[in-house]
Amino acid sequence: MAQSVLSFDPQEQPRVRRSFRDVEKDHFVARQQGSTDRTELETLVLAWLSIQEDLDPKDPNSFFTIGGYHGEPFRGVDTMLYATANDLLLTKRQAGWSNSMWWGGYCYHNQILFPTWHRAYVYRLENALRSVKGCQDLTLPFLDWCDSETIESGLPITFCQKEIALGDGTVIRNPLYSYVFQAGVFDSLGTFPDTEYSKPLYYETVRYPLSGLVGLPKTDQASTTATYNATWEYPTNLQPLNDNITSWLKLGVELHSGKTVPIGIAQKFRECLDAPNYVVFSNVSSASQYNQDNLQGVGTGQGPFVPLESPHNSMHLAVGGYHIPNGPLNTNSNPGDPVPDNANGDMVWRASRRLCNRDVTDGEQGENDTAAFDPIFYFHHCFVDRMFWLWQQKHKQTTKLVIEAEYQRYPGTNNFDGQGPTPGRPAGTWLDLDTPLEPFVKTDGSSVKSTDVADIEGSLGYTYGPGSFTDKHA
Ligand SMILES: N[C@@H](CC1=CC(=O)C(=O)C=C1)C(=O)O
Repeated sequence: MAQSVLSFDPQEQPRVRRSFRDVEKDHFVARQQGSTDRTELETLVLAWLSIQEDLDPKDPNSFFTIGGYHGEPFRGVDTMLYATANDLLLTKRQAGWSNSMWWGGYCYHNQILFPTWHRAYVYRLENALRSVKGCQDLTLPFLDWCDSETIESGLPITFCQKEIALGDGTVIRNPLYSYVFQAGVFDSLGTFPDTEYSKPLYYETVRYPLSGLVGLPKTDQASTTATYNATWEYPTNLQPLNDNITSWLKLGVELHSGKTVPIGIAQKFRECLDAPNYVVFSNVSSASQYNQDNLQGVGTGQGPFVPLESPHNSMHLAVGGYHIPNGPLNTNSNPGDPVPDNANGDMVWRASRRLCNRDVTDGEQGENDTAAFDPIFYFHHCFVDRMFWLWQQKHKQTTKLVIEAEYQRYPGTNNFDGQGPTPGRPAGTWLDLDTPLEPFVKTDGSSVKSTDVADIEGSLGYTYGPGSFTDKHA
């Protein structure tokens, strides 16, 4: 079992994780004023470049190592079948290797540990950035999906540039635009079509509308993908990406009265703050059950409740390559939609294979297996973590999370719910706030648990600055 040391760094005054746009604006203002001093944005970018390129992929702080905890490279669990004590009949590798009931990464989805595991994960990445020389005070900014600029125009510009010019005149590869794999990862999850999510050494991550499918070596998938991607020469790929993001964020339904009711991601993020308890707030499985149990019929005036995980999922899909078709629900005409009906269209637009009516291009963000290898993952999850903190503040659970007795055996509280058990955990394990959040351990070697990460200000030493749903960009 891998272990990753998470050092808790409580501060007298918690460090502030700021909105990415604010950090970016400070940078541009400094440049306009002719300053050549290193800005906060530059420190951040240099730290990212360092963990992506300077460190050996086996280094505990390397981006490859940390990115690999979420999904691929999958770890198997060996189940030994003995005939007698000394007679090994069979070693069966289960988790993530050949059985789709298991999950070979450490992350939790569709389960109550979704918010806390990802909190520890983002903190681990931030620790790594801070370990870079000269970067010990940095914080990871959050990508505020719900500020008005993002809703109207998409990503902050820094995520859209292949290169960045520093104040001292040097131009560097932008480590927030993509990651170039320092080692290959193999998708060993046997079920079709997932085996395609292998990535070779030097593969560079992509976002919508580009395709990331290169994993089937015996077909010409990589060359089909390359041919398709070539139709979106940089920077022509960026407008469709931002159009896709804003469409997902703003989606609305027009009523007969002419009024448009927002049902997009921005609205869902807002609504998740109303989830009545931690279990419902934390994940999709529990919320679905709760809504079924409590919304028998119309007119209750409440709910359905939205779990944080739900808009979080949609944002992954928006960046990773699912686009909203121009159906009746979409009042935006989604102008950037590519319709690449190329000879092997099936490789790229795989709606039927997803058993849903969305098209998909398979950028890394859309797929749990690979999402954490795109740097944008951590800025997105920093925002998700901020939403978690805002929910904790609203529901008075900032120092301690509560799972009421009646929800302790609810859907989402067993590791067989949702994506299945993580490596090394027996199937059917009940989850609670004391379940180890593997692979994270404290400096004394003990497991990190949800209870340890509940209080970000008191225990972890950070807090969140202004952004949507608080005093600014509300
Ligand atoms: N699998 C999720 C989307 C998604 C969630 C993630 O947490 C992730 O890492 C990547 C993708 C869905 O289909 O809705």
